[in-house]
Amino acid sequence: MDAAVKSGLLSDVRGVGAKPRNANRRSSVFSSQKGSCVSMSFGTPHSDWRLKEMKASYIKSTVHSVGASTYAETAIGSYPHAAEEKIGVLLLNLGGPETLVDVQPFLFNLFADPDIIRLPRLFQFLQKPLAQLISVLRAPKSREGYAAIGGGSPLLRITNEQAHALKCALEAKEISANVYVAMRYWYPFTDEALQQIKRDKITRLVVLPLYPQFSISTTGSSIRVLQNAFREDAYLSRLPVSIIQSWYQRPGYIKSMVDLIKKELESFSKPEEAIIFFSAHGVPVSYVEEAGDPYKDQMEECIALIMQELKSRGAYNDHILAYQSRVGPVRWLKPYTDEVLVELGQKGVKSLVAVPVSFVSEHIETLEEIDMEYRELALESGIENWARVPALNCTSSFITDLADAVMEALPSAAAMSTASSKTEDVNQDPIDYFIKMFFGSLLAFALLFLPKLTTAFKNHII
Ligand SMILES: C=CC1=C(C)c2cc3[nH]c(cc4nc(cc5[nH]c(cc1n2)c(C)c5CCC(=O)O)C(CCC(=O)O)=C4C)c(C)c3C=C
Ligand SMILES: [Fe+2]
Repeated sequence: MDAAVKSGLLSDVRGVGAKPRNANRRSSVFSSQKGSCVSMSFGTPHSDWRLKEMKASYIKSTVHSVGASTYAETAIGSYPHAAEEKIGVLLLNLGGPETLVDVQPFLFNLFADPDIIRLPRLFQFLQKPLAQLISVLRAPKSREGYAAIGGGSPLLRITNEQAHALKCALEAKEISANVYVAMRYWYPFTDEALQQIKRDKITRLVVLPLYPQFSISTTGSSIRVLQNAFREDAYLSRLPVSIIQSWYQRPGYIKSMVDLIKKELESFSKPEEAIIFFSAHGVPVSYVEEAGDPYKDQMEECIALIMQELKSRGAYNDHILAYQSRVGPVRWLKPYTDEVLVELGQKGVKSLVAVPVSFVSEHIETLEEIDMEYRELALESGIENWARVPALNCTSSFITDLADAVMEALPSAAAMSTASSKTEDVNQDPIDYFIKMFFGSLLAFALLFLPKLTTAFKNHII
């Protein structure tokens, strides 16, 4: 289970019990196994992935491309014969609070992640006290946002729908698979999905993060949790696994994005005049410049591919890429979405179509930040015609492409290595934990009220 929950102590800190309050909704992690696929059609059937041996160079370059995972050579030999193969697909996502009460503990889980707040090794004991403090301070602003979109995140519902659609798309290609959902910061956590994978006796697993581009803070973080869980478990450490680390360059994804953009452009009276405004979730500059996060490069390549496809379909619009949703007093990737919108308005731009590009479901940052805050800012700045491209959600061409990605990844599944070191302190001594929390909180509090941070709070950046 996620470390924040596994350590029973943390339930006090997080303000909720480790036991789900809304067991029915959260157990919908497995709803993708329920329901029928009869009325759905997802492209041409594919007879047998094992016979086809799809070792396309695409898989080779993406499955092992970003240095977050290590693998031993395949241990397939120790698994049942292909005829008894039970395929699983594990979707990784961020998770979101289902109610306003969940917001603070959800934020705690997020800020307690060493891939979200990256502290120097010497200060890592401050991680949880800092997370507690920042989550409490951030919660009111965050809660306002979730209240504005109906009182909770739509992420679990949409991810479950995508899981079901993916299962059906695979079925249409004659691949029978169970599709599981593992959220990073809220229920259902990774451990829940892994327990079910074990109960279902899955013999081959494809891990598919629902982030097109790789970032240390998203896919990287989820994979780290997976690696820790796999290392500790005899069954899982021998399970052949294939991780699709990024898939932003897949032609099916690019085409699906272009379909949506073209459709939205048609809503303008002069489509050719609209600026295509790509808004991606930002990351701190230090991720890219110091930690080598490939996120910015992949994002830029992704935008170039989308624009190329748009041109090939006769759309020659101007475009721009900006980054949104910065948190805290550090430097984030620039240009910032809000600043660019104001500049464009001042330059006389009248028509703009916003394209959320780092995430494939509607969520708080599309529904509240873009549709409410940025729309209002754009209109105030002089932009008269505003539209926003919807998230891909369950768009059938997109889901079909995810199914293709899964099929292509299946042959390269290999057992995960047990060699690398563990990064989360899961089994902690309670006294040691209390001392660290107490003194850590004091230190974190002192740090937080340094002038730089106070200014950030005053400016409502946090
Ligand atoms: C590619 C997508 C994302 C990246 C990169 C990312 C990095 C990142 N995020 C935060 C802080 C917050 N993120 C929050 C919500 C949130 N983040 C993403 C995606 C990425 N984050 C999504 C899809 C969501 C929304 C989930 C939902 O409930 O709908 C939040 C909470 C909301 C808020 O208060 O704004 C925070 C905080 C950091 C610090 C970071 C990189 C270091
Ligand atoms: Fe985020």
